[in-house]
Amino acid sequence: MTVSITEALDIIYKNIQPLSTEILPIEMVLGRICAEDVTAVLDMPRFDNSAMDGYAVKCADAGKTVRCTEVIFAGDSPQTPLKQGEAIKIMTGAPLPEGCEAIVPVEQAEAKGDDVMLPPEILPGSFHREAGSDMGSGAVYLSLGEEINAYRIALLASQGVTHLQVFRKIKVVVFGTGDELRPHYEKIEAHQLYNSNTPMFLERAKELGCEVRYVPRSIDTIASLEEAIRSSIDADIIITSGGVSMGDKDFTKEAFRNLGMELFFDKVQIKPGKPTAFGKIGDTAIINLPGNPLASMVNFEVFIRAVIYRMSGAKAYRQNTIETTLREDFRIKAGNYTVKLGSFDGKTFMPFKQQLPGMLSPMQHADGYIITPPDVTFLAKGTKVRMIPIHWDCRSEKEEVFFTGG
Ligand SMILES: Nc1nc2c(c(=O)[nH]1)N[C@H]1C(S)=C(S)[C@@H](COP(=O)(O)OP(=O)(O)OC[C@H]3O[C@@H](n4cnc5c(N)ncnc54)[C@H](O)[C@@H]3O)O[C@H]1N2
Ligand code: MOO
Repeated sequence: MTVSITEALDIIYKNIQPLSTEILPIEMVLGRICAEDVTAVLDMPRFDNSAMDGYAVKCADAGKTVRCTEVIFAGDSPQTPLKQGEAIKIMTGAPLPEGCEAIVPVEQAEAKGDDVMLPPEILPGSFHREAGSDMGSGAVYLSLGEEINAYRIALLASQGVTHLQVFRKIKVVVFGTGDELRPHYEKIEAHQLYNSNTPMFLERAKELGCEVRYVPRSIDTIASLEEAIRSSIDADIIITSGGVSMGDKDFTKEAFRNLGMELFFDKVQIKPGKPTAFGKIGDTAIINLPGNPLASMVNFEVFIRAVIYRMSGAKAYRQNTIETTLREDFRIKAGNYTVKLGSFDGKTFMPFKQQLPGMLSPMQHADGYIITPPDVTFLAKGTKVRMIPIHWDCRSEKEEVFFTGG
């Protein structure tokens, strides 16, 4: 069945579900997706405190000289209430004494022994940090489906949280097909080539937060492929590349079908990468990518990234675009939904002039890609383009148009 790019993505989103969850110490949750709503149990700040090193004072004492014989440090528990005609020296973060109306920073006062000369104007509440002003207890500060970053870990730690429920890591298995392929650490003959797709997918899946495993295969037969599939069926995602078109040994899809794969599509209206297939055996998602390196990379970015994001439990699982403009005029062959890799300099995007499905070298410089509909043959310099970034995340829950032109 041939589907459009948007249909393929919809099929993926509909047929992939978030994985099960586990409870981990917060030291281990970086990059994971939160699987619960987390509520604050403490006010932040916990108590009214001083924002400056200074003096706790009464506003009516502005312009006067007051007595100061006490100091409150962060970590102290002040016992003496503040009285008119007095000041209490206080450090940043220290709890305010009872009766404190404002803080005067040390540099705005003049101290001589126990006497402190206060400035002529003191506004009530100045340099107070009020309990709960950052976050009140009872507030949900981390939600189901949000990705854990270092700043969210800071919040969890500030609340004394030790463990968090997160979605488990996605297990990805990759295997290559093709008798001509050899691993990079072996000697090759003149008619052979190194397998570059498998290391590419393994590392890219790792970058996207997955646990990865490589299943090597020596020969290209249906039997060896079926064996590789059987030994990988505990994975959440199986990725293959090659053996999906019309060649006499292109039996990747057949081997998966023999093992009961439910096939959702086996061709996409996309250039490059038309023979991309997606299916499932039980809960294991199967993606067969074409062997051509650049074609497989492009389809990894468009479809496998969608599978990973959807499976991760992230609320924002749809890739969005960055709107920018074209650096120079660009011509495209008509007739297909076309993906063009290119460079983004922060202001403009430019597709690479040289990019064919079998190439490897353009991929390393790609910051993102654009997708043009079949009728678009020319994009003039300055045209608005929608770039999908490769090396950073730009996601949301909402569907967005991601085609350029047309
Ligand atoms: N008669 C037709 N021929 C082809 C069609 C078609 O529709 N009719 N489609 C073309 C398109 S489009 C593509 S894309 C390729 C897809 O081919 P396969 O997925 O079957 O891939 P292979 O034939 O196995 O390999 C293609 C090419 O890529 C190299 N390759 C494969 N795996 C790797 C790897 N792991 N690392 C590096 N390079 C790899 C392989 O050596 C071939 O050069 O089919 C067209 N043909
Ligand atoms: O579409 Mo194939 O994927 O041309 O290389």
